Amino acid sequence: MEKTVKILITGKLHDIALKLLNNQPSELAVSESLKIVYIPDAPRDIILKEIEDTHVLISRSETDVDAELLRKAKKLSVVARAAVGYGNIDCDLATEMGILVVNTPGKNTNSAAELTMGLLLALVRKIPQAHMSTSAGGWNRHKFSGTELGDKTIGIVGLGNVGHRVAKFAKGFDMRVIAYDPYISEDVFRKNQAERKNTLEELLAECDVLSVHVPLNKETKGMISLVELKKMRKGGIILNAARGGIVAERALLEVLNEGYIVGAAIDTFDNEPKPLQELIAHPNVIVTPHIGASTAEAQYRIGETIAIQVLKALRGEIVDYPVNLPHVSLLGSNDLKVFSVLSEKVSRFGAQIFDFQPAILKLTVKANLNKEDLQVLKLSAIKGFLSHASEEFVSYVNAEKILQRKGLEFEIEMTPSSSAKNELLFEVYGKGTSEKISVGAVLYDGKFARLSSINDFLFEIELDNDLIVMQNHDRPGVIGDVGSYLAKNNVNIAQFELSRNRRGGMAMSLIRIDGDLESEVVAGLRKLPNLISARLVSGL
Ligand SMILES: NC(=O)c1ccc[n+]([C@@H]2O[C@H](COP(=O)([O-])OP(=O)(O)OC[C@H]3O[C@@H](n4cnc5c(N)ncnc54)[C@H](O)[C@@H]3O)[C@@H](O)[C@H]2O)c1
Ligand SMILES: O=C(O)CC[C@@H](O)C(=O)O
Repeated sequence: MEKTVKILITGKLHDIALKLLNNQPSELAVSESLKIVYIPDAPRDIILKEIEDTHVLISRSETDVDAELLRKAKKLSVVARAAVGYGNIDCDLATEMGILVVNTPGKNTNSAAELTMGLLLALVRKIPQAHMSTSAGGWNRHKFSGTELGDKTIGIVGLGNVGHRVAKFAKGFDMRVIAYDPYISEDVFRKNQAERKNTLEELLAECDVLSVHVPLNKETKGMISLVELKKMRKGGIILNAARGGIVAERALLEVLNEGYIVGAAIDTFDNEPKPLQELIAHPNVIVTPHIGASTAEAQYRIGETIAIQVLKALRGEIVDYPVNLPHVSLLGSNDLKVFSVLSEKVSRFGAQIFDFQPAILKLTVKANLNKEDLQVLKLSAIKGFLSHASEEFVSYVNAEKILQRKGLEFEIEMTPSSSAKNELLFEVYGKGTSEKISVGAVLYDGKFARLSSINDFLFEIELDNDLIVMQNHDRPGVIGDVGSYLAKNNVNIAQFELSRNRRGGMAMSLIRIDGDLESEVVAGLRKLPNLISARLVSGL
């Protein structure tokens, strides 16, 4: 029966996301049928109920994906954050549970940077106050006198996607741009014409406007507190369109009340959707309800990207924007995609053909890959092996952790390939000297994958459907007996390959069959004359 995947969407998404999920382009088509439950702005108790049988959660900032929610989510395999910040997702727990977390970095950058500049202009020119007064019939050209941006200094904390775009816009207003970001290279400062400040203190001492653009995490929570605010010059301005909590709200209120800081413009708050009332009502503060990403353009890009990430994840491919995928950044090429699927299949095959206690898994790769791509093959092989050998849900996310927990070692080796043929050899070693199996595979032209060997026996057979792996003495009549036995049991053979080490010695056969195969049918095979073993290898 076709599996149904439930996708729960708890934040408002652009229609493009639903369109892509409902009408999947052929290159992203998934084999499961999708049940989409779209409940933006649903109350928490409904979300907690719905999450129980959800496979994929797509959320925005209003949904806290915390331990309470994750623990109820018995079937969850993907959390897709339709935005950048994932501070409201318990990524450690998600990783532990094998749940992939993805986001959409860069897709709302321009919108967030434009809003930051909009807030700054609105604040220094008192635009909201002037609008309210004028639209109510007033005409006061003195009260709404402001200050220029030109020649003022903006201090940017976090020169990432949004920060460096704010730097660019501020330059357009003839501002002096200084920035503090200890995690990026000198080059990024130079490229964005931002003067580098080595400490936050140096930055605070020199800026008229302080704008934060860092993620919210343990290090940045409260990084602008009373002490830091007091290190700014008197008369400064604060902007926060990043995350509530980076600037301590009570401290900000205190310096605003003192008149030490003369204005603040805020889009993101500690307690959304019910921010600190005294702060949002302060006459020198202008506020917006976390709308940095709320533009048609950003939401289109986010909707499109998040739907693609979800479909890729459901197809078992490596996604473009993983948050918690160890060491893997981008799945570069289609060839690598095919190669990683092959790596997973070969190890899943290997996991089904030995009878000893495994100790070491080894993957030998003959190809010309960079380090990241090799890591993709490694994770695929671990995932393939464990998903057969483990009751746990295994994904690219938790594969290495589970392997460690099982006390298995993994070795990987690469030798260069000089042809259009890439090769894989997956080996499982036990503790005893004779405890070893190997499965080899070849990928021709990045497209055509074949199983090429099992131990010393050579083959050329596709790795799909269920396969019977059979060992027998090389005697006349074995193939005939097997063929009639399978026919009697209504099993249709799609491909039959025999390999033998020497005439009259040992032979190994691979039988690719159409449809599913009952294990009792395989058990019956073992009773035929001259058969040594017969195993069913499935899940390929
Ligand atoms: N208001 C909105 O709707 C909205 C929209 C987009 C982004 N955001 C928020 O804006 C922030 C920045 O987003 P981004 O896309 O630019 O992220 P980013 O990851 O591209 O940039 C963050 C930068 O902060 C730097 N950084 C991290 N810790 C730091 C620290 N302790 N001190 C100084 N610098 C530090 C990083 O090196 C990085 O360069 C995030 O909090 C994001 O959630 C808000
Ligand atoms: O719109 C959202 O859900 C949050 C947008 C923004 O804060 C982000 O983190 O990208």
